[in-house]
Amino acid sequence: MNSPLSAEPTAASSPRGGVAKIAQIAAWVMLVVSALVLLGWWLDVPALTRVLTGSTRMKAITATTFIANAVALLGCVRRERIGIACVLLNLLVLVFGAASLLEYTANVDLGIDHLFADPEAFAQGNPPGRMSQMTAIAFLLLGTQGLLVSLQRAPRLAHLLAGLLLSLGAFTLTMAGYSYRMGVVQVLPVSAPTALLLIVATLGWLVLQRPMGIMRVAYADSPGTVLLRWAAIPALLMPPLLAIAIRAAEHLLGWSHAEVVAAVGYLSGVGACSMVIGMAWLLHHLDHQRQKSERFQDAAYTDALTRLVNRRGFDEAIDRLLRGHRESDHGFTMLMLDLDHFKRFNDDFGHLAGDRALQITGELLRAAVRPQDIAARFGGEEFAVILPGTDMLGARRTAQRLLDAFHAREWPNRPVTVSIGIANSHPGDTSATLIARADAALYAAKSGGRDRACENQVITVSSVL
Ligand SMILES: Nc1nc2c(ncn2[C@@H]2O[C@H](COP(=O)(O)OP(=O)(O)OP(=O)(O)O)[C@@H](O)[C@H]2O)c(=O)[nH]1
Repeated sequence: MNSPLSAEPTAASSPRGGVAKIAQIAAWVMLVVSALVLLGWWLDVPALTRVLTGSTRMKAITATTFIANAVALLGCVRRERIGIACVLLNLLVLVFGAASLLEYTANVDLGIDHLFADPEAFAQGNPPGRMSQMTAIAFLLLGTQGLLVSLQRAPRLAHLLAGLLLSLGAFTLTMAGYSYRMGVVQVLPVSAPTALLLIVATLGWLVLQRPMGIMRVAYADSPGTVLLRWAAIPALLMPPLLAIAIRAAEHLLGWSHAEVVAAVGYLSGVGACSMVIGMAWLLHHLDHQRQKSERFQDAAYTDALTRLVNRRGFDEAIDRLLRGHRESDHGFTMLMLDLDHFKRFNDDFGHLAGDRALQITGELLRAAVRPQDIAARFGGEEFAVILPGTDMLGARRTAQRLLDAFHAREWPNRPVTVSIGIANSHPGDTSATLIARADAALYAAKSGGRDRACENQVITVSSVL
């Protein structure tokens, strides 16, 4: 296992490009928003401390804790340099959360928030500058998530914490949406900008986690991955956005409670329906792409004249089968075929007649082999047939069947015959050595008088069978 604090970046410890970018963006969003909030407290500009919502101000201590978390996140992306600092900053987030919670529960004053006096909160009965209880709990969870990710420990727990934090953030934003312009600050578990930054921070840490369970889909190369990347965030943000839209309509149009409830139900349905349509479109698009690439693949591996597998397909098939033979001792045989006196055929009847003879050869080969066999045009008037899982006896029978088929065929101009060389694979073979043996056998068949099959030595199939 890699040490989380090790100086050497490894595949596990150095986040991949895209993932690192997302984490960095999340960290910078946290830094900028938190810096604005601190500036707002320092310069006494309340608008800056509210950032996004009309009534709730983010506490200065909360902004400070987010800054610690953001720097830890940036450090985690570049963990090879500041691994220890990253762990310590996450501990600081934990400590801020725990100390604030202790101040509430044990009713003690640890002085953690004294630097950040908050008269407005004081007026509402809250201790000056202290983050809310729920914010303190959220930082306990966030600090623990960051710590676990930094140390690469307990990934299940880290995922669970991420789920809790995302739920808290989305729920709070939904509530913020419904309480928009209502001044019901106390209803929110955490302030709206805090909820938004919690979502951003959690996602930042989440992408750095080793994917597991259902999260593996996010990193796979599949339609599900595309779907997850495009749909997850909109789905998470749909309830709060819906809430804000409805609340705004209620204020602008003066809707009754019944109309609001009807609008919530209807728009939820529209949202779900849009998601389904989006998914259907995506799947349709991906299927279309797949079909196009399959057609392209087909064209790339098919000989245009004979519709047999072309040389490229043959080479790849033979390499694959030779690998299989080496790894699991599944042998195979191959036939190398060459039309006899084809130059004369071309000279006598023309090139087009020659092409037609090659096409008929393609038909004969396709008809004579099993579905798992590979019949290919090797080049010019040379063909090859690969017979997986077939021994020499089976190969001889196939060769004889082919010779018979050439004899039985009614050829347009004059009968065409073929010579065949047979070779079987050995575990140490390369495609070159196997083809060389089949070629040698073919040469033997040619020099033995043509219209026959030989296997490595000059032995006619008719005499073997
Ligand atoms: N019509 C046609 N002819 C082709 C094609 N590819 C190769 N040929 C011809 O096939 C002939 C092969 O001739 P050779 O290699 O001399 O062999 P052969 O005349 O068949 O004699 P043996 O193989 O010794 O029986 C040449 O005339 C090539 O032009 C093709 O796509 N179409």
